Amino acid sequence: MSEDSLRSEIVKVGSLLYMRGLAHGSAGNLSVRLDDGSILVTPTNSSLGFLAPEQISKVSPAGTHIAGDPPSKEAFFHLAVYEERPTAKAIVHLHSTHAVAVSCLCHDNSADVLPPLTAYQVMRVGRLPLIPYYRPGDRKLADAVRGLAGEHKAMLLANHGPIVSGKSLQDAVHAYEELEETAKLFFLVGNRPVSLLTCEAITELNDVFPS
Ligand SMILES: O=C(CO)COP(=O)(O)O
Ligand SMILES: [Zn+2]
Repeated sequence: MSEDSLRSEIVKVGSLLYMRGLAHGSAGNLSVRLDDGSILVTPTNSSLGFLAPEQISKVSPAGTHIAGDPPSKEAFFHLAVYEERPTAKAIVHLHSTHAVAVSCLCHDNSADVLPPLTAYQVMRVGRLPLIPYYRPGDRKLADAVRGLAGEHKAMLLANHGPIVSGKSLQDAVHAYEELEETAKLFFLVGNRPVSLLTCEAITELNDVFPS
């Protein structure tokens, strides 16, 4: 895809996420990786619902602002994910309500903070580790993300929200939506006895649908 069509796709996807209530205010950011390793990322303090293609920021792999409006303050964690995941071509980071609620809970096992409820959760999201709290835009947040990104398509920032990568923007959006729906289910089932997917079922899903 050309840079122009990727800029248009970011605008379209941002608007869709905003209309669906997954993005609100000026929270969240989207990015895609171009063939030369630079990234297109949404501008800082912009509403994902009202972007224009020429506004989208372009940032070098080293983090230098090349074009467009000033980039998201989280561009550095986007770059960290791309460095650690060569197959990742796009990233979605939002503050959607149910996923953020999970990020605010105390968790016994920070290596995986959602129980395996459904097949699509396992197929699209996988294990979801919790990254300790850092202020938005803190370079320490990018370092913490770098430490887990190689092994995880999705990560949850404590008291903040998820970061989800994908082979394309559409793939990352599908995984993000699956994560938000899983978080919603998690609260919906609450303290009732839950029948979780077995280890065998998870292994089979990972074999048949490798990510
Ligand atoms: O989600 C956000 C911070 O984590 C939004 O920040 P930006 O507006 O700088 O992209
Ligand atoms: Zn954020």
